[in-house]
Amino acid sequence: MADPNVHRSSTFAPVNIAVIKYWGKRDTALNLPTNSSLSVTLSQDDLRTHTTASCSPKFTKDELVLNDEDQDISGARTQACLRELRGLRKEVEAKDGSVPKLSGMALKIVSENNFPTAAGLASSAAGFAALVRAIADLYTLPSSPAELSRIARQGSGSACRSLFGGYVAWKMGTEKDGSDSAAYEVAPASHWPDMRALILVASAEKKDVSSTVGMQATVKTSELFNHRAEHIVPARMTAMEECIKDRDFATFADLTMKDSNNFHATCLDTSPPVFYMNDTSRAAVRVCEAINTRAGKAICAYTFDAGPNAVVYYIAENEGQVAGILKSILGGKMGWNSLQGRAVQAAEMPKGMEIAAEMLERGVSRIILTAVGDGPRRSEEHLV
Ligand SMILES: Nc1ncnc2c1ncn2[C@@H]1O[C@H](COP(=O)(O)OP(=O)(O)OP(=O)(O)O)[C@@H](O)[C@H]1O
Ligand SMILES: C[C@@](O)(CCOP(=O)(O)OP(=O)(O)O)CC(=O)O
Repeated sequence: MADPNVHRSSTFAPVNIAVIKYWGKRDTALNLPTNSSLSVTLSQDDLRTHTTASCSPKFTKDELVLNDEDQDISGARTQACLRELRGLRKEVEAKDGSVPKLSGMALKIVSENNFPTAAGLASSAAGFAALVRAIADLYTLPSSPAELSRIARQGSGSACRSLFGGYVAWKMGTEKDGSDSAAYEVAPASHWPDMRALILVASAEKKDVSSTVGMQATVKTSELFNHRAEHIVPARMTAMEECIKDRDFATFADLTMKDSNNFHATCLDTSPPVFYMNDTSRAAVRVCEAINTRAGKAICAYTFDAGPNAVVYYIAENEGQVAGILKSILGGKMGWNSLQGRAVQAAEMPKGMEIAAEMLERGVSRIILTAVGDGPRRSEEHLV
């Protein structure tokens, strides 16, 4: 039976993959970005973090166990999240003397990612969103998802977008204290539910240059980066919000691919250069470009985070022409049955793609078929 002295709350939180990338901080302590960004939240049926936050007068120190391993939580980012959440709980306790004094108790947080951690699959985003949401629920905080996104942002910038489902923007804000740098919902998943994402996992290894380190090097050394932050991204944010509202996939795809390429160009323009894409990534770009050329319009969009994995967005009606062609190349890899049981039929590959296809076959270890999904979900399945 559960120990009545232990208070607990659990959450599932999703991953998000940006289509307008966050890259660069104007304040490293508060994780304030140099540009706004926009992402698609992916379905938790496929990729998710499950976190239980618990507290008890019997616990002696704060701890976080991730995938069965004790984590060091002394870092400033995790500490900032815990401090802010405890502060809000103190306000709840000050208003209502009858509620238990949870803010004074040590926390035990147990979390599991059902996908590789620190491998460019946005584990820090799902991880910090789940941590903040689970503690906020444990503390019964009245905070809105936008308020919680400001806290999660301090754990990892991209985490602020995982507090919402669907299509989510992170407004960079201008205030020095970060009070206006938070995420908001551009449109719920139900607005454009047929958005699909196929992830080509080119590497599940831990990457060499973390996002945090890579983006600071770019801010310091790339001139191209200033142009991106000041001119390119602001115009793209407006255009991207509009095409999401209009469900205009061709424009969505064009902006997504351009923004990924522009972000990776700033990585190349960094001294010394930072390489996240590899030969497998470039083969994925070639195959997607060939699919679009054959279709006569953009029916798929590739995007790459700080790693070689390709995320390919497309809409359900084009599944045959996008996922089908990729299946003709990668049919032997694991993961084709994950889209809620729907099978993808292999389709004929465009001509002239043989070399890129061979490269892709060699470099992709598995695929993940998924779709746009909703925001964090409370759960009664506890890990403590
Ligand atoms: N479930 C979790 N709970 C708390 N923290 C987590 C969780 N999952 C990951 N993290 C934190 O995020 C770190 C990994 O972040 P990192 O940015 O290196 O990789 P990533 O998020 O997988 O890749 P990317 O941000 O490039 O997509 C982990 O070392 C851990 O500190
Ligand atoms: C390329 C990206 O995925 C970078 C994500 O960076 P993080 O959010 O992992 O960085 P920190 O704020 O330092 O934790 C683009 C994006 O998700 O917008």
